[in-house]
Amino acid sequence: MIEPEKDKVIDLDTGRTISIGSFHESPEKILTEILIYMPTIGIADTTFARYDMGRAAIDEIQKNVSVKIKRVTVPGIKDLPVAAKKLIEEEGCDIVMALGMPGAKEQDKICAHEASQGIIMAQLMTNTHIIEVFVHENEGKDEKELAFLMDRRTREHALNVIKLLFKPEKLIREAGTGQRQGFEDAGSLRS
Ligand SMILES: Cc1nc2c(=O)[nH]c(=O)nc-2n(C[C@H](O)[C@H](O)[C@H](O)CO)c1C
Repeated sequence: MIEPEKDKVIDLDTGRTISIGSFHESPEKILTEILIYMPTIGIADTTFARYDMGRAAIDEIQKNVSVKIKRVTVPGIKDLPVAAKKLIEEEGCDIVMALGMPGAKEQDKICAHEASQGIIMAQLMTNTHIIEVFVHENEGKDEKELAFLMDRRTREHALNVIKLLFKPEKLIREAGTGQRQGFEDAGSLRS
């Protein structure tokens, strides 16, 4: 049984709140979203980054699954924790990707550490995964490799987000296999 509450409905069987945008949307769209529960993935990225990580994430997600996507772009990585928390609490996101590029300077690394702590705090406050995807500017040996890494790490974590949402058993099968996002996987240890 479904009961409307502002721009959300509550499935009384499961107790889950389903965000359906607004009742100003077409009745067909609302009905589709009520009948087929479509999860929402939040994408938070930054203008500081030198590659459009948000676009790469959305492209990878849309190539693989049918979901709702809410995107927000903030100036820098320290703005990601609250952006992600708002995506979860105000936009009904089931999981969020926090995408950013810490610069190469010492103050950027401190900034990245602070941003990570904020992201962890936001996860604990909301009890929701926020998958942090950071690529440090000096991880690539040149601009071409940096762009490659930012694209690939983002896409591989987008696939992890899909697994967390839809196929968590796939992650269990990958346990201990030394997965890395971006460069080559490290692989399992031989005993
Ligand atoms: C020092 C610094 N370094 C970075 C960085 O390496 N990467 C990044 O995305 N943003 C950086 N910022 C900006 C902050 O994250 C933030 O946007 C501002 O402090 C405004 O809240 C700052 C201030």
